[in-house]
Amino acid sequence: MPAGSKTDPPLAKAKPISASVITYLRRRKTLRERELLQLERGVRRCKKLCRHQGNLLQVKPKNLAKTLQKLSEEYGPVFTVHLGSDPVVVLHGHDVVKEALVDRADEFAARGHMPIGDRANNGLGIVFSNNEEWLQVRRFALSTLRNFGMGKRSIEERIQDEIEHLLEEINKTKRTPFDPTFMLSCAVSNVICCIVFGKRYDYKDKKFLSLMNNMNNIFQMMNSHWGQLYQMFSKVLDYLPGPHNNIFTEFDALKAFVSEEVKMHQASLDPSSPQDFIDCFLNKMQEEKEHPNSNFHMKNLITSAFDLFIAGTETTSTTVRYGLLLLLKYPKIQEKVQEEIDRVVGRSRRPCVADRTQMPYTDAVVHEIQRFISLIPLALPHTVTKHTRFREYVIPKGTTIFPILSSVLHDSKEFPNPNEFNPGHFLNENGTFRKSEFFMPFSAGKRICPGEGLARMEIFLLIATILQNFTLKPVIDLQELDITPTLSGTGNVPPDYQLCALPR
Ligand code: HEM
Repeated sequence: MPAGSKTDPPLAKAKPISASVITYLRRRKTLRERELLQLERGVRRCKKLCRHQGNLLQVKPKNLAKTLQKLSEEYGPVFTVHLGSDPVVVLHGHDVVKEALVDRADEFAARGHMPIGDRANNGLGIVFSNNEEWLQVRRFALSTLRNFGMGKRSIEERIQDEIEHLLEEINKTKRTPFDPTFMLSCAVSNVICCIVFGKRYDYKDKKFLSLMNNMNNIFQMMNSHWGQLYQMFSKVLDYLPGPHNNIFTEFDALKAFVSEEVKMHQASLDPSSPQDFIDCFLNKMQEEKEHPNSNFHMKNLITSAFDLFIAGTETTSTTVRYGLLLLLKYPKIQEKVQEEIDRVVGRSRRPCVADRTQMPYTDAVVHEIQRFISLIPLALPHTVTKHTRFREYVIPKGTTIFPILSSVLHDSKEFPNPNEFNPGHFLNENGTFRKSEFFMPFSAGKRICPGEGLARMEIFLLIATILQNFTLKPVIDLQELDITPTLSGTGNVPPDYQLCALPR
């Protein structure tokens, strides 16, 4: 039995795509009339392709996760929505997400259809690949990341050194308001750059700043209305002009940079002493050069390095940027973290990972930031590679599956008042740290984020060291400080803000 029949919410309520999308775009005046007419023509073609008109009106692009939550209240923890022409099976709540991703990890490990990622990566790399290609390159990336110190003391020292540079930059603001976006991106990116490219870049390096800008734009665009329309109607939009194409220009700029780095590495490689991820991959290519079907080839090197560069920068830096905004909004919480830092670490040395176990309040705050912001609310799409019975349904092979991470992170059974920012969600009554198996911002199972260890180390050290050295103050009235995401699609984008950093 196909999942469609039993799990579909009623499609009859949805208005035709053409009317709704075109009226919406016309009202927002984002396209010229000529482009709109082209789009109308394209949508007419798409309607022929689509089996259904889709649940576009029920699924509001402004907050996809919230809309899916409403649908789950009506249709239960497993249901189907049609985003554009594709049916998507939604898994909502801890129990079904865990059952699929962890208990049945092998069956639910494959990456589902994601038009932006599929077009950018062409099935290569780590994030959007599948089968043996994915398994081999992911394993290789994980072991190389470990060899270069992820989860070990050496990477901790690298992060601490990088934070020194960040503190210098913050000091230069001399108590005046600043937007922390690029500083944080540079600091976080430099850590993954050391692992992948073997070097760090100056915060004033124009090329580096422009790459940070490319990444920031990608995250914004992916979660914009255009990005989401592209996810639903790529078959049509691929043939049309419009802002959705800009995202691929940004990707191209990043790929060109990575290709350039790879060329330089090829020229200077000493196989007996690989310095970074690229060197190790080049060695592996050499090792497998006699295998005609090897997955270790130039295009896969560029795409994997590109995946690590993007995934290792934007996610962690956005988390810290959102975290600082929350600490501005809740000055009492900021104060309590500072008290704990002063008590456990003091001011004469830098915080280190070993301090974490002695700092349950700070640890709880860091967890609560990740829980509250739910940075990647829908995870990335998964799929099943054969017809799969799941609870009382059969999910047909190839169906896109969204395991809704935000439904786990905001589950009121585990976190009372889940929409409240409250570090108490991760504290026992006696003030010790409370672990929760609902803490899944990095997803779970076979596709779990391979950068989890690195990201958690970075977030803790960045927040603890910044607060050890500065008190953060908002530049507008606390009441007006908005903490709701400006865009919420596959990622939650925090609002732009400025802050003042007062040296302590
Ligand atoms: C706060 C920071 C981060 C968050 C919240 C995060 C979250 C995620 C999530 C939700 C996924 C999708 C998992 C799934 O498909 O079910 C993912 C995948 C991935 N992440 Fe992260 N991530 C973070 C940092 C990093 C870092 C620092 C790196 C690089 C070292 C990284 C590299 C990757 C890669 C390569 C994948 C694809 C894994 C695969 O498909 O097998 N991430 N991440």
